[in-house]
Amino acid sequence: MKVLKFGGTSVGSVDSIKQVIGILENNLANGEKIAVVFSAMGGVTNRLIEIGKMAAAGNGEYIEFLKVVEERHFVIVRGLINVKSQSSTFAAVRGLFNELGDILKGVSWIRELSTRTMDLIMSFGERLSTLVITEILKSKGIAAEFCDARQIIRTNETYGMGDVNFAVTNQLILEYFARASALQCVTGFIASTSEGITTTLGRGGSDYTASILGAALDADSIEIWTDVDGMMTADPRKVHNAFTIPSISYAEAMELSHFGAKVIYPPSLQPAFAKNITLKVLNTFNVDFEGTYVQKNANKKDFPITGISSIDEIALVNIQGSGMIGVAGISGRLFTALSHNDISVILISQASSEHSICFSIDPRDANKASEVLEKEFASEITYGYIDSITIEKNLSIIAIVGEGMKKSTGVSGKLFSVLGKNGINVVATAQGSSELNISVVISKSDLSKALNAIHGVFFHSETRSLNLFIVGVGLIGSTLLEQVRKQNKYLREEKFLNLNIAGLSNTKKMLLDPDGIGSAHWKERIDGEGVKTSLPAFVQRMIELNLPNSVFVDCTSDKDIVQYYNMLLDASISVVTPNKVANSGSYAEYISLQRTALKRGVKFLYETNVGAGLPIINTIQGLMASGDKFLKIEAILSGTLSYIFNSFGPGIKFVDVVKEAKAQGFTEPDPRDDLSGADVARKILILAREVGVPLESEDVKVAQLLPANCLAAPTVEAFFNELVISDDYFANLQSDAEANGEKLRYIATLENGKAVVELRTVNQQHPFYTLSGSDNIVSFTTERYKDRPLVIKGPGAGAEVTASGVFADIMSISSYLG
Ligand SMILES: NC(=O)C1=CN([C@@H]2O[C@H](COP(=O)(O)OP(=O)(O)OC[C@H]3O[C@@H](n4cnc5c(N)ncnc54)[C@H](OP(=O)(O)O)[C@@H]3O)[C@@H](O)[C@H]2O)C=CC1
Ligand SMILES: N[C@@H](CC=O)C(=O)O
Ligand code: NA
Repeated sequence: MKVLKFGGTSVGSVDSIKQVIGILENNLANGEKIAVVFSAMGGVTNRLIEIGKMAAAGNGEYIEFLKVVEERHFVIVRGLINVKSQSSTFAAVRGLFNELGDILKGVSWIRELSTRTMDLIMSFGERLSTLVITEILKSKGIAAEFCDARQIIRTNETYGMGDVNFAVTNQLILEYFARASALQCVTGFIASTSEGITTTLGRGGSDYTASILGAALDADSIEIWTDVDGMMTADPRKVHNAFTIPSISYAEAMELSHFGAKVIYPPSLQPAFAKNITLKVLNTFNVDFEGTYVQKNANKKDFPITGISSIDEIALVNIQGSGMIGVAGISGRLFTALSHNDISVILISQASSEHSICFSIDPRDANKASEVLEKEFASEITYGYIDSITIEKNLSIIAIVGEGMKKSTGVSGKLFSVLGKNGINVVATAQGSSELNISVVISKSDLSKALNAIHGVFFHSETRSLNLFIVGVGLIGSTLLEQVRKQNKYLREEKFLNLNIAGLSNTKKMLLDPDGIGSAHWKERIDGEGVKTSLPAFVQRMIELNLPNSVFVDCTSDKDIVQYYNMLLDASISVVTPNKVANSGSYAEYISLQRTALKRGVKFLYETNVGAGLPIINTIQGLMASGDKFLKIEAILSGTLSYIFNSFGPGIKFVDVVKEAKAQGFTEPDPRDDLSGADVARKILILAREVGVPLESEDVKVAQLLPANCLAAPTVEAFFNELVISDDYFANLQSDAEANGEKLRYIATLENGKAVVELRTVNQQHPFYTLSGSDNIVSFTTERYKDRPLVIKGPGAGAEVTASGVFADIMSISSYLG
């Protein structure tokens, strides 16, 4: 025996009822013995309540509203019963509406609507839907029978939420079903008193009907057919990656629904739970989908938690004072006072100091709660034993739920860590000793971000998103986007990571799209949909979007952009950049960025500031963190100059080599920055700071490589002209070196706290002699690498290696976020 229940959406339209009939036919074809419970058509119950209230208020318009409800039922009859057999069903439906019309007329005359009458009015919803569907089934040749649950479910006189008398009800059900042979179509939600007065069963009423029936009849299972794919790991409207929970325990389902998951209302399923009946939550519109099994003991899960739910809007009441410490009975009085005033408490937290108790309630009860408590504790407040009762609003609760967290360590650590890394402040927290649920109260504005971030870390094999906001889509930015495009499939499939390009900007246009711009057609999208660039607007929008796991990627060489880094880090957004401006500005600014990132638990990564993708900064940071001391750094840090000195020679014009370096993507957007030594000076300055030497840019001694005329060139074009004029100068430098069997190298040195950048010649014995292309080389002499220095060497400029260094920084943030 199996009991099926179909909710309002399942019986709400011609198409959905066709689905329902298909499901019933399948069951019957398989020889299943079934009973089926129906809710009212979607929206009808609320409409009937509204109509009842209108009638009670003397608003004659209720008649029109009632006609609309009637027509909805007629549409179903017309759509699903052939014309010849329609008339008797029409007559029956009309009969019910006439009866309802009379009741409403009475209500409008006496202008009074008791809960008892409201129950009667509401009962028409289920009576109509069930009647119509029974007739449809009969017209299809199925032996079906309308069963008015008022005959078989007995409650007391608590209207609106009848208390079921199970002894009588079970007896009535057994007797009724013993007599029945056809398929019973049972009205959900309604019942009657022993006097035969109509009552209803309250929230989740039709599920309750199914559960009462299933329990009385010892059903093997109960199927709750709804319009979603079972119970999900989180609300799919808030978390895109939410997925169906295949198996959940009663207790878990209970916890999830307490915190807002609305697919089923487990208290109404209690009779079935008590008899250990398996429940399935299935989707009428996705019949083949497995749905969710709700059982006493759920199957073992792949994840440490089962689901996440939330209540969007709560108020937090805090009551504190020294008089509460060690005084028995305060919390007893507190919660008694609340319960006497029908204020239900969602979450309670008390610190072991007993100095304060905080609890959350529906914000609509906030004023009442404050009045009630001020009255209850009036004398304690007067004598100063209780200092204050405060109420904070605009808060939400998130609960992570799962039997899997019992006795398993690290779950709360993971929860608080992901909230912290995303800059989400936890206002209050509670964990029941059942270890089934950990709840946190957070600001409402962080709700979506928090849900997504939490879902991402706990349901790891589901794809997590890192939201990238990239400013600068020139050489490096566009190469990065191309690398992301090529790597996307691998990252999704192997690392379950989605790099979501949520924002892009160049100097002309910007585009922000939290759903993703995509790394394939970003050019078309920014051109087509982008708006005029405004860096402050870009940053503000990013902060407003408040997406979890956000990373700002600055691929410009802009000076103004760096003023936003601090603000972004402070908003818990990580920053990745190849742009050297921030780290080579004032030392105070450099330190401030490091501190803000540390304080907020986010990352500020800039490996490509020195040596492009070569692991120079990471190596230093590793050595520094592990306690090594730097004695000397000697390095070639300009890919451009390296390339120039490796390629220039007899028969080649110096200016052409410089142009080639630019064409190869080695130079700065303005190549004068490379040839003037400014770029190398910035890099050795950054390295000095990384090894703990607090230099300012003016402390770096730069010996000029360029003759004065080149240095004075006001534009890039003029600069190239001056290089042509100075060709002999460069040719002589080169030939003089070669004559001595040496090579030109532009070398940066840091020793004894002093940084120097100069053009030198090195002979064959020197480790810097054998370089090619855009190679950089860095030699670190430290206390641990004293006899032989630690050397890092390789291409230190170019679009691919730089973009890949930026990419690696982004990936390390992804691992950090977990
Ligand atoms: N080339 C290399 O080997 C290495 C480069 N780097 C660094 O990488 C960074 C980028 O270099 P590269 O890609 O060559 O530079 P490009 O000049 O090619 O690109 C810069 C991009 O930034 C955009 N941009 C500049 N200012 C702003 C602003 N205020 N708002 C919005 N967008 C802006 C530009 O827009 P538009 O297209 O409209 O001009 C362009 O898209 C530089 O900081 C450089 O030092 C670091 C290591 C190695
Ligand atoms: N222009 C730079 C690029 C890397 O920072 C260089 O030539 O090294
Ligand atoms: Na690097």
